[in-house]
This record gives sequence, C-alpha cells and structure tokens, in this order.
Amino acid sequence: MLSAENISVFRGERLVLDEVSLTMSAGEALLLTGPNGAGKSTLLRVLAGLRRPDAGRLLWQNSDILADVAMHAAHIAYLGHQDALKSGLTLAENLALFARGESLDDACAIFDLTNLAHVPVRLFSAGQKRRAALTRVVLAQAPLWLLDEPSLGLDARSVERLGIALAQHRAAGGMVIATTHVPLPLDNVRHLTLPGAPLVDLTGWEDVP
Ligand SMILES: Nc1ncnc2c1ncn2[C@@H]1O[C@H](COP(=O)(O)OP(=O)(O)OP(=O)(O)O)[C@@H](O)[C@H]1O
Repeated sequence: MLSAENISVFRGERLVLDEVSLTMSAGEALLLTGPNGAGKSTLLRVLAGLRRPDAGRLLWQNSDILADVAMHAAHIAYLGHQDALKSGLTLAENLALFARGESLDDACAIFDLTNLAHVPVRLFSAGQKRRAALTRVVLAQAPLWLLDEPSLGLDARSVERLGIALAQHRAAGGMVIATTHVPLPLDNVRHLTLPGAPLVDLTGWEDVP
C-alpha cells in the first residue's frame, strides 16, 4: 500500500537519509529506531508528505505521492514532537475540529480524558497533551499512522491504552510507522534501524527549515 524507494534527504550539505527503502501493507507496523540525529523524524515527515526527499520515490497504492501531496494528507494521521493542539480551546473543541461524526464523549474516553473535556488545553500537563494529540490521531480515521515518539510523557496506563488503540487500528487494516527510543506496546512489529552518522560532522552545517 505504501512504498518508499531509495529515499535520500540532505539537510544543508549533510546527507541525513541515504537511499532508505520500505514497504507497508494493511495491518503492518514498523518501528524506526536509531541514535539521536539518525533521521527518524525526517523520514516520518517525508512519508507524511511534509518534506520532499532529494531523491527517491514514494508510492501509495502504486500512485506517486509526490505528484499530489495534498491528496496524500487524507491517507495519514501524523503525530510530531509538537502536539499541534490549539491551546486556547478546550479538549472537546480541539477534537470537534477533527471528529467526523464520532461522539466526542467516546473520543475523550479513548485516552481517559473525559474529566478534562471542557478544560482549555493550555492547562494540560505534557502527558495529557500527548494523550489529546493521540486522540486526534484516532479520530482522523486515516489508514496510515505516522507517530514520532508516541509514548513520550505517557504514564503506564496511557501506554497500555496506546497499545489498545494501535492494535485496534491494525486489526481494522490500518498501518503504523513509529519512531521510538523505548519499547512500544506493539506485537508482531518490524524494525528499521537508521545508522546515523558515525561522527558528529559539523562541516557544511546550515540551518534549513
Ligand atoms: N533545521 C535543521 N537544519 C539542518 N539540519 C537539521 C535541522 N534539523 C535537524 N537537522 C539534522 O537532521 C538530522 C536528522 O534529524 P532528525 O530529527 O530526523 O533525527 P532523529 O533520528 O529523529 O533524532 P532524535 O532521536 O533525536 O529525535 C540530524 O543530524 C540533525 O542535526
């Protein structure tokens, strides 16, 4: 369903991803691992269509994703390091922006946020914000979840809930690609380890958006 072929990305003059390839089919899960700076988040952003690769091909059901990145947005739910919630709005208001007919009460219960439904998100703790952002991922009803360190800041019970959400998504034919530095509650998962640079080489360092 998703295929990435020989993806290369430069940041400044530095080759961050060097001909990375992967394929994903319905129900599969892939963990991206590797040291800090290896390019895991960069690869997720490329797969989300948020960053164009410098070389390589991205295919969704054999169609070129890069030819119509806007259309690809409907296939994915992306969770970055930032939780991308509107801090002045309550949780229910944030979720209402994404709900497609689902009950907001049911949505708030997925990560046990019912008691916070009408609290402005700016008052949430880091873990509560992460749970809210994960709720949004579930509500997106997208076949491909791209999750950058999804368990960051979660307590043990919330990690369990994440495991349930991931399993339900996969059982319904969904796919998951996640970066992580810690074990995630995922059965039957493949791993792709990005090697990272052997040395910190600041030659050619440049701030690139
Ligand atoms: N704005 C930027 N300009 C230039 N290079 C950058 C910029 N942001 C990140 N990089 C470089 O891109 C490389 C890949 O970063 P990326 O965030 O994808 O790594 P990562 O594997 O997700 O790391 P971590 O485990 O720390 O989250 C790093 O070597 C980093 O130095």
